[in-house]
Amino acid sequence: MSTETARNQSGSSIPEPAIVTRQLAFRWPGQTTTTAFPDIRLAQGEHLFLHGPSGTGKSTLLGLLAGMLAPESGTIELLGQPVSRLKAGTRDRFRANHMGVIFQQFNLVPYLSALANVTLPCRLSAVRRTRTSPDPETSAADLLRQLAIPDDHWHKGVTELSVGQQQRVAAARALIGAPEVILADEPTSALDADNRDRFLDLLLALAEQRRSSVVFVSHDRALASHFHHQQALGATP
Ligand SMILES: Nc1ncnc2c1ncn2[C@@H]1O[C@H](COP(=O)(O)OP(=O)(O)OP(=O)(O)O)[C@@H](O)[C@H]1O
Repeated sequence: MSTETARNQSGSSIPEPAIVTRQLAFRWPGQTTTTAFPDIRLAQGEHLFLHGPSGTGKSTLLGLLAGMLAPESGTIELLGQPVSRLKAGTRDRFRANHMGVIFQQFNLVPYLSALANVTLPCRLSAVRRTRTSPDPETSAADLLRQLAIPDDHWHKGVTELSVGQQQRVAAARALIGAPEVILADEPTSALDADNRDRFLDLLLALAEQRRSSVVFVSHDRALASHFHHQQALGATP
């Protein structure tokens, strides 16, 4: 059944899947081998756990989904858009409007406060801004409160926050303005098991409230039970 034209029996349209990849392959400059990735199909509002040992291409696959890397072959559709075929500028705008990304090292802006880091996507995207209620500052404060960042930390520079707090600021930045797709690259690796589980449950609950789809990569298979779906990369069965 074509996803573009899919209709249920009552005739109402079925939402596009959030993510569909087909026969994706990528080769880094200087590498002799090409990595082939399993096909992904993820419905809106659902979450997928991608796992595999170090070096199997988890971060590379997220880079492809984020449109920061271009596949050697294969296609990526996000929300029905063939993002792997869009021009760079259009792809950047798509990412700003529809994606939240949590990097391994969080990539927060060091000279901005925690609050200003969280509202940043709304300064870069009118789509994200109009989805905040009533405004980006209030939404950011709500998220920081839900993610247990004490309010006397909101106006501090992010470098003054603990690693766990920086990770939650990065999550708030990804969630603000309810992007349809959230990509997370092993943001729990610095946490102990209790804090890791608490963070994951909170992230997924906040994403579900917003009907955001989440792709989360990690080498740690113990996290799989938190997710609707899981898929292995590399040699892992
Ligand atoms: N910037 C780069 N330039 C060249 N090769 C790269 C680059 N980044 C990654 N690679 C190579 O691509 C392969 C996959 O790396 P990637 O970081 O995607 O794996 P990973 O599964 O995320 O690993 P880890 O769990 O250690 O983070 C590795 O062989 C790596 O050396």
